Amino acid sequence: MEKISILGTGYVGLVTGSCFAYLGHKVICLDINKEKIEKLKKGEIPIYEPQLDEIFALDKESENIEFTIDYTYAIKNSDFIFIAVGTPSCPDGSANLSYVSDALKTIASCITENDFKVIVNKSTVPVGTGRWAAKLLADELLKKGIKEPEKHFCIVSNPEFLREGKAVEDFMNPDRIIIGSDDKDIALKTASLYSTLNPPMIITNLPTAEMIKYASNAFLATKISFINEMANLSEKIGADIEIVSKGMGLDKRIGPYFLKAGLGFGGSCFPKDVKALIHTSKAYNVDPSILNAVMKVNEKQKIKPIEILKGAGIDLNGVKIAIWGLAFKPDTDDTREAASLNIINELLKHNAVIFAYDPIVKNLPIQDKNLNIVNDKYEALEKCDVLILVTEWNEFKNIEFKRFKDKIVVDGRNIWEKNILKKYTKACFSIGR
Ligand SMILES: NC(=O)C1=CN([C@@H]2O[C@H](COP(=O)(O)OP(=O)(O)OC[C@H]3O[C@@H](n4cnc5c(N)ncnc54)[C@H](O)[C@@H]3O)[C@@H](O)[C@H]2O)C=CC1
Ligand SMILES: O=C(O)[C@H]1O[C@H](OP(=O)(O)OP(=O)(O)OC[C@H]2O[C@@H](n3ccc(=O)[nH]c3=O)[C@H](O)[C@@H]2O)[C@H](O)[C@@H](O)[C@@H]1O
Repeated sequence: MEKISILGTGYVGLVTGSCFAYLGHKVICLDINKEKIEKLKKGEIPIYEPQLDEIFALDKESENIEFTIDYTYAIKNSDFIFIAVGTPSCPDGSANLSYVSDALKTIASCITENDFKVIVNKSTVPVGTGRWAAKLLADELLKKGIKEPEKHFCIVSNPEFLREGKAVEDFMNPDRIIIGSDDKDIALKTASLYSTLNPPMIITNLPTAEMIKYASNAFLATKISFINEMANLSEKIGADIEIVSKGMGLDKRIGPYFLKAGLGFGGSCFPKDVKALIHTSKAYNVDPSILNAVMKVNEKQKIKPIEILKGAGIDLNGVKIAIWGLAFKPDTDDTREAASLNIINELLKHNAVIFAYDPIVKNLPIQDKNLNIVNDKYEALEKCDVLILVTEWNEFKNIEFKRFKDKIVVDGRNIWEKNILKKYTKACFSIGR
């Protein structure tokens, strides 16, 4: 069992740290956010992620996990240092590497002449970052007077593929583990951290590992924009996108996943990573025409309910609208790039009055006198004439349809049978059918 520290205790860092500790490794989770670490020390989990509480309780019992803000302590007491800090978008779409660079500089300040540390990057970073990181670290160590700095560390890329809401399940049952490094032995040693999971592995060089991550996310995003484009055509020509998706997905070469039409992709990763890949493509003079189209389709799709309501001749000025679901997808508290935000902003521009409900999300980054967040889905519904279903939380699936009487309902994720909606609503709309 190995000694590991994880820098950054967000969705990726905390899940990775907890799961490694569950696998028996000795883990130190570090964050620069004192409040987060204080909470974690007290046993409070700062994010909503199914199953994490169970793993976390077991880790506390086994004493395989500890939390700190002390870099020196974390680096001294670990052989593998995972970087899991954020890489948000810069205004030009490129990935902001300032948190990664800060982490690397602090690691360098803690490495001594007697050390050898494996530094594993789990954050999603542009192709070339691994080698850039090696240079940055070597320069920092040289500045400190450490000669032959490359003898004191090795950089590894180990991109993460977990989904929010299913993060623990994904970590424990990975489709694949990708390890990139310029040193094969170190790559194998890093791979062995996961050996009890017995996953398919690819050991490769740094840029290939980094590219696998971006290409995977961009391809999944492409599938979503593709199916949404097909949905927009289907509804015009009388086809049902749900059956179209099913029919396509039965072809093994296509596969059934990520063909769910709806209100596009949100979250902290697909939009940011597709934008970053567009930026990288341009930097290398490669025309990112597919990726540009993926983003363009997605931006329009997120506000599709507005287009639907306007198309039905509904004047949104002063209309009371219920929103069900604020998180970017079910089973998470994350609203980063959520379709709900685009829809609410657009509705507010039209002077609509909003009553929003989500099972977990109780705060939004938007404040407006016309935006009310309520604690009960039926309270939101009863106050309004129109309902927009934005996020397909399970609790919205089996509901009292009779309450839809006299309401106009837009099912943004096709969760309800169209015939049922027709029977119980004043008017109903869904996506691509
Ligand atoms: N959220 C997800 O589902 C996935 C995210 N990723 C990638 O993983 C990375 C992290 O994402 P999230 O966990 O969602 O981010 P997050 O924003 O939830 O957490 C990042 C954490 O890093 C901390 N931090 C910032 N600078 C630090 C430093 N110098 N030292 C130590 N801690 C520091 C922050 O305080 C924060 O707690 C990103 O690159 C993301 O693209 C990859 C796969 C899945
Ligand atoms: O790099 C990342 O951060 C992660 O990004 C996604 O995970 P996540 O953003 O948590 O969520 P997904 O389940 O992929 O959903 C993303 C968005 O696509 C939408 N989506 C997904 C699937 C689909 O068929 N249709 C669809 O509209 C969802 O509603 C959601 O808004 C990837 O699925 C993970 O493999 C990856 O690790």
